[in-house]
Amino acid sequence: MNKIKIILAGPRGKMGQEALKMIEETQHFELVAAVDSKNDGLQVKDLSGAPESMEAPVYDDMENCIQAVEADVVVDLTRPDIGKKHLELALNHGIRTVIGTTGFSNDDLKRLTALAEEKSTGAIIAPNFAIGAILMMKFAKEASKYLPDIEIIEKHHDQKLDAPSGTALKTAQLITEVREEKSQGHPDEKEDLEGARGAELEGIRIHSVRLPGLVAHQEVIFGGVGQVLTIRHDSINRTSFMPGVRLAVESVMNIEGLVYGLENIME
Ligand SMILES: NC(=O)c1ccc[n+]([C@@H]2O[C@H](COP(=O)([O-])OP(=O)(O)OC[C@H]3O[C@@H](n4cnc5c(N)ncnc54)[C@H](O)[C@@H]3O)[C@@H](O)[C@H]2O)c1
Ligand SMILES: O=C(O)C1=N[C@H](C(=O)O)CCC1
Repeated sequence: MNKIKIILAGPRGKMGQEALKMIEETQHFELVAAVDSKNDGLQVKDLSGAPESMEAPVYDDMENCIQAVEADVVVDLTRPDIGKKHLELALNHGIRTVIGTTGFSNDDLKRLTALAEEKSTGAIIAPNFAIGAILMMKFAKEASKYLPDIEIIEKHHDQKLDAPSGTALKTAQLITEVREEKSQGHPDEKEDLEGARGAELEGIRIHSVRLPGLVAHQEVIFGGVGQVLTIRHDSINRTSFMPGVRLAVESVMNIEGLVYGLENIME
C-alpha cells in the first residue's frame, strides 16, 4: 500500500504537535513537509515538541511548499485567517485537504465548496475530530425534535481565537435542519448587560466560556415542561482528536468536493 504523503501546517501548535506524533505512529502516513509561520529551511525534527526522527523540510509559505514537494494531502491546524488561505491554495493546486482549523463562516463554506467542486478535489472541514463530540452533536440533533428549547454552553482554553467554537456553530446548524425556528425565553426579556443572553443562531442561544485549564467542552441543554436534559462532551486532552484526524486523511483520498463535518464520513 502506498503511503499517504502529508503536508502539515501548524506543526508547533498544540494540535500540530499531537498530529506529528499521530503521523509518525501511522504506518501508511508519511510527513513530506511542514508549513510553519517561521523556521523556513529547518527540518521538522528541529522544531520544539516534534519527534526527533522526523526528517521533513519546513517552509514558511504554503505556496512554496506545494511547489517544492509532492503531496497527497494538506492538513491544516493553524488559525482561522490562515486555514482559509491554505485551503484555497491547496484546492487551486488540486491537492486534497483536511482542515481542523475553525472560524469558517457560512460565506466561506459556500465559496470553498464551489471551489472544491470546480477543481474536482476532495476536502474535509471538521469543526471537531473527537468521536464523542460527533455523537454529542448527533444526539443533540435528535433530542431537538422533541425538546426544541435549547441553549449551548461551550467552554475552551483562553488561547482560542474564534467564538463561538466551530463545534457550537455546527451543533446549532445541525439542530436547525430538524427544528423549526423559534424564539426562546420571555418575549419581553431584555439584556441589562449587553451579551448576557449570549449569541443567537435561529433562536438557539450560544454561550462561550474561555478560561485557562479548560481544553474543549460543550453542553447542549434542552428545557421541557418539568424537566431538563443535558448532553455534554469533554475533550480532556488533544489526543482525543487524533483518531478523527487519521480518519479524515484516509477518507479525503476517496472523496470529491468539500465535506463539512466528520459525521458525514463516519459509518
Ligand atoms: N477540529 C478539531 O477537532 C479541533 C481541535 C482543536 C483545535 N482546533 C482548531 O485548530 C486550530 C489550531 O488549534 P491549536 O490549539 O493547535 O492552536 P495553536 O495556537 O496552539 O497552534 C496554531 C499554530 O499555527 C501556527 N501558525 C500561525 N500562522 C501560521 C502560518 N501562516 N503558517 C503555518 N502555521 C501558522 C502557529 O505558529 C501555531 O503554532 C484552531 O483553529 C482550533 O480552533 C480544532
Ligand atoms: O481548542 C480549540 O480551539 C478547539 N476548537 C474546536 C472548535 O472550535 O469547536 C474543537 C475543539 C477544540
